[in-house]
Amino acid sequence: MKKFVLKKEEPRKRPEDYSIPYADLLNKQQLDAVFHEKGPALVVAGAGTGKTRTLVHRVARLVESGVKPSNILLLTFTRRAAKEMLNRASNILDERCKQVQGGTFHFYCSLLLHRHAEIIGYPSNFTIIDTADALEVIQFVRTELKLNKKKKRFPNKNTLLNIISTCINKHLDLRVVLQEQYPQFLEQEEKIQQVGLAYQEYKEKNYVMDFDDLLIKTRQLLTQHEDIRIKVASQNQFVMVDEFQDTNKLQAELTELFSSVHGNVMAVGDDAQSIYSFRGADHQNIMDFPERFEGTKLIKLEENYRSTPQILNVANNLLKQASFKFDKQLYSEIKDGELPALVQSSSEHDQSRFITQAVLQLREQEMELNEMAVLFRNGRDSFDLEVELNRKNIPFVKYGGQKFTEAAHIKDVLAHIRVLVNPMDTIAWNRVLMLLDGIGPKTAQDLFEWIRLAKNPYRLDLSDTTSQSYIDQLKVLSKLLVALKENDHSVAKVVELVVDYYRDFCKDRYDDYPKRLKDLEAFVNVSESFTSLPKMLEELALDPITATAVDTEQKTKEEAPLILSTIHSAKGLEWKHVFIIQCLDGIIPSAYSVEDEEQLDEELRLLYVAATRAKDMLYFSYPVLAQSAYGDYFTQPSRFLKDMNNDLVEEWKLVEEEQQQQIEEGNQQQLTD
Ligand SMILES: Nc1ncnc2c1ncn2[C@@H]1O[C@H](COP(=O)(O)OP(=O)(O)OP(=O)(O)O)[C@@H](O)[C@H]1O
Repeated sequence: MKKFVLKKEEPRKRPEDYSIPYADLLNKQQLDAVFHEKGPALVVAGAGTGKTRTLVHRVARLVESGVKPSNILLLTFTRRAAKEMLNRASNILDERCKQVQGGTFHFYCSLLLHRHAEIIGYPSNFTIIDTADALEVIQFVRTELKLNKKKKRFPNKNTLLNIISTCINKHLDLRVVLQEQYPQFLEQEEKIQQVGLAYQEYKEKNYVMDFDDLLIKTRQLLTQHEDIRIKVASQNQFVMVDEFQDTNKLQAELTELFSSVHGNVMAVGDDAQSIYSFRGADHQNIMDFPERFEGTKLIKLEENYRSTPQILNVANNLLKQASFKFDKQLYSEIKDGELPALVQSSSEHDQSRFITQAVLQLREQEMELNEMAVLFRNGRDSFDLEVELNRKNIPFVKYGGQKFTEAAHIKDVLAHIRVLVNPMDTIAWNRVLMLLDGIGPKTAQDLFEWIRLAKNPYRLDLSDTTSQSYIDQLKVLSKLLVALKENDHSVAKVVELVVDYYRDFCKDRYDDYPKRLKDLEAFVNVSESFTSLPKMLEELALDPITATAVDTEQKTKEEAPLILSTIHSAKGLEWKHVFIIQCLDGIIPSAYSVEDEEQLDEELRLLYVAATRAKDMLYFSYPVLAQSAYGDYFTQPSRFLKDMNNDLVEEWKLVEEEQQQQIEEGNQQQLTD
């Protein structure tokens, strides 16, 4: 027999061994990160220094070197970010990159939990509840425990949920959270504990999980079941976590568990951009990373490729004002641009006129609308501007406003689908039943007791708690649910049938029903992209569609719109011209943060994030007069802008056309005199 000796294939180690010219596309430090092989690594980087670009190329590089895409896990802050990164990696390499496991921590945890639900005592059809649902449950258990009528002041449902969630996300005892944040409720510690336990029991009994549960139960699953941890972590040969500064303690722990077999974990982050501490994020996670992961290789990215030096000077000035100092100075080789503008207007409305007219002027100079963005601290800060943009027919989308799926009418429709998927979901049943005339919380509760034990929970007309006043309506509802359960309709068909049923309720309940009915039609269209009802519920809970996303989907053929965004939702994005409006003391920094040094620093970082989104030109704008119910009052510009001298920003004055004409005529007159 003849032998043919197969040569050992050398692993590709150097950039030259690959088809993508990495060395031409990346700087030395970025290359180090992209070609980092085994063990933990931490990429600490400033704004615009190419973190996203590095992660995208690392995904492509790993896939190109032969790692199976499903063995790579990319965790990002939003699902949109993961999708975009994997699309970009596919564009530079090939479609295989789309098979990489990508998404948020919550999304990945949900995936693992659905796969292994039975082990932790849940059925695989458990539902995920959003904050509004969680608040309803808290209110319910609070009433059950008769804590709503206490003489002494007791925290309201929002505060209770906040306290419970802070304990979980920051990994703190209730006593510590109360001492630090709510000392006025220390006396009520025991009762608050009771609410926490009752809330937990309620969720377990009804097979629902809130966002925090997704993280906690995953930790429980992986720490208590060694075999599952090994299985999960074996699959994750390479783990990458973006925006590590905005992860919380629990997420840091999960990162460790997910990568515990191979130990190949790369975290990427910028401590100066940490803006989510109010949700329990802890930028200390970045500093602690080398301790948590022994042998961490530290890579620093320092050159900014996004903004002009003038914009970076302003960003550096902002960082200098922080009381917790940063060892960071951004620089760029980009050619000089204009000084950022500090625009003072007489009123909020004049500010809106300025933005609208500046945007129109830029559009006339051939700049696309979606290359410009208007950023603000709170969703409501853009209301006046939205009216003005509408008046001038300038299309825009808004990021960070109310979520489409959080609107009451959409939640009503979704509740019907939730009971189809999980008949134990009381919160959804309550919504469904209380739509019917004559059914209040008590009857809904009685009906639910029946549902819990019924052979077919959808045959509500057979329940013994029916009364003449609503029996006919129950029959219609039962008919719908039974038919939907028995037929194998597509997701869109189910949504359409529920919407048909719901239309009259919508008309009865809401004066603005025409707009809401349009939303419902749009929702039927959106639902076409889902393959199953549970998948749709999971995706919508974890990645709610924004209100405007639905509008824009219908308008895709028209001009790409101007971007309006809260600063929180502008994370990771960039535009040529960025206008930051309402730069006022009391707004940024917010009035609630001025007493607390740490919170004040977070507000400063927020302005830093906003400023570093700009590539070519940055505008800070503020009105000197604000309106309130009690009349107009003088404002103070943001304290963060006070130190900016003429070397850093240029002051812009808004002048009315007639005024300008008068000035010009005056000058003309003087010349002729
Ligand atoms: N080596 C490079 N050569 C050319 N352009 C680069 C390089 N690195 C990054 N860029 C460009 O700089 C810009 C900022 O990069 P990227 O968005 O990856 O930064 P980032 O660190 O993720 O920013 P941020 O954290 O502020 O959102 C992008 O337009 C990117 O294409």
